[in-house]
Amino acid sequence: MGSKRQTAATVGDRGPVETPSGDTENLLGQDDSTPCFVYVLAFFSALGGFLFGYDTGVVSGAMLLLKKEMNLNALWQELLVSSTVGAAALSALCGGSLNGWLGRRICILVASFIFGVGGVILSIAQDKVVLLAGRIVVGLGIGIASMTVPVYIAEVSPPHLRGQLVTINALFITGGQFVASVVDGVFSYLSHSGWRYMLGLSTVPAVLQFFGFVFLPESPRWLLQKGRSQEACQVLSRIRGDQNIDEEYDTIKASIEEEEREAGAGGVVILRILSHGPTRRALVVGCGLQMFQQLSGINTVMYYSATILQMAGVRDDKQAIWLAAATSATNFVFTLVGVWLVDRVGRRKLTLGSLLGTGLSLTLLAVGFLLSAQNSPPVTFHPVDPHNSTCRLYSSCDLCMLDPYCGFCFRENGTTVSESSCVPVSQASTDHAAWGRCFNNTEESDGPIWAYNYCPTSYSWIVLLGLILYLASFAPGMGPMPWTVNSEIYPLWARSTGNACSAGVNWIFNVLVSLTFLHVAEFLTYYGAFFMYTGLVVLGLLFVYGCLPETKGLQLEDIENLFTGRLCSCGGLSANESRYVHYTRVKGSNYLQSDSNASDVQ
Ligand SMILES: O[C@H]1[C@H](O)[C@@H](O)[C@H](O)[C@@H](O)[C@H]1O
Repeated sequence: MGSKRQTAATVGDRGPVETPSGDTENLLGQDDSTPCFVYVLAFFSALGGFLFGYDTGVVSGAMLLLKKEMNLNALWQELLVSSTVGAAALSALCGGSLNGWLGRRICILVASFIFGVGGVILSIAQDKVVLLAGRIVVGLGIGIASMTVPVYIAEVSPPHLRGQLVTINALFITGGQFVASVVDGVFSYLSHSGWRYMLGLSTVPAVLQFFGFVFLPESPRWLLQKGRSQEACQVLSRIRGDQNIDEEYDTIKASIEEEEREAGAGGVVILRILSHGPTRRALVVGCGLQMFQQLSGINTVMYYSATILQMAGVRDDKQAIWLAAATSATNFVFTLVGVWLVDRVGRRKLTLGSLLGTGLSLTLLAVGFLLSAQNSPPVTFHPVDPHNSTCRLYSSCDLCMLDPYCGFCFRENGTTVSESSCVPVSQASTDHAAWGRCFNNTEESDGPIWAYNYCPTSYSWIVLLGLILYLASFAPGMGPMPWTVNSEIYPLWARSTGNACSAGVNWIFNVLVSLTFLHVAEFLTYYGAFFMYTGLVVLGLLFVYGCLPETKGLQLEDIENLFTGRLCSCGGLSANESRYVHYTRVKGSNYLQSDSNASDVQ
């Protein structure tokens, strides 16, 4: 690919420019009012994000009931949780070719159909094998939705609203997780069939999305790429209302023609991406962002929030479930802040600020765990262990807690811990000890207390504060931005494959981090684990600082030009600097440099 367009926006492009006040406005004074139809499209697509959030979030509550009813051992519990994420990784990776072949609309229809089928299988499952099949089916839907929806929304949105609309998908993900936690709370009182409702309820948004998309149009950019110009033109006029679509249509068409001319239409897309500098760099940025999103530990915080809250003094299971709902509510509310900020401050600043806050709050979490460990109550009572387990070897609660086979049994008088022992956990349930005083957990106020996975501590408020600050910093930036940025940075021919790869990376690191958390904590202790995440966030900060360019307000067709320089030089080029270098497209010729006040030559 020789002569690449150097433009940030071609003159005549109806994309917005930044005014001195920082607001975006249209270059040629085109009416900015956005037709409602774009919002309808964004809403129905983002239901895919909702299902992604709901299905990944609901399982923790369902598991509490399932493990009792189906007598699930630890392996089966892990299988039921991680099979979904594993299947999502696989289908996200395959979703690229599916997207290029069938189009965004059909892929969303397929994903919602799969979600629906998965929901039905889960709600009627009679044994654990069927449950596992249902969870895998749901995972396949999540993977396709997670890579298609952001692309579709980005392709139908006008540039000045694109960030906000794609970020709405991330808002729906956290919204899905929040609704799931409330549903978990409500149905946890129905100890027999509660899990059927929890897992089956996802069918409702799936059906809604399916029927919505039967009537909604395909992405005009994909249609044009497939040579279906007339349909593309019709869809574009439909989604832009009374605005003039000529310039946008021409820009997309010219960009596709140029790409095809230069790249030759053939070849395996991933190889073409890797052999072409700008797309290779975009792919590294996209995958790096997704990797660092997961490495900053969001899902350990989400999955283990109940444990963290128990450490903070919440003993009752039901109360812990409801407080975990408050955690996902915080994640959701602060993602709203992200939606509000993304087109105001831009992707780069938002991501950098978010990572900085995430790093600081992870440090606070680590310090909270460190202080709790240093002041961990000692083991003072040594009952005779009939099986000579390893638990009798530990001298403090902190050490006892890190062994998954042991728990801490103690009495409490105000803030004083007494008669404390480290004893094996029951194999049937982590709710009580295998034998001894904490075998019958009667929850009497003056009876012994059974602590599995946490220690009584007076520093728990630091941990709690760290948790809240973590979510408040992560949710507006590092949560949604990797999805938003990935939907924008690839040229059309590489967009579905680029998003498939980066979504795959997200899911693979999701499995990796959440499956290893307890082992990492066992080796490094809890505070060691959180210090490790802090270190990874610092690496992420350096990566984003050096490599993530600003894409705010640019036409999708112009974003590739931000990656023409060396990899980690893009951070230095802000949208403002690049935006004012405009190139004029003259029919059939190359691009001539112009200034932003030039008139439309075409
Ligand atoms: O952007 C989302 C969001 O932040 C979720 O809360 C998290 O569970 C997902 O892994 C992530 O991809």
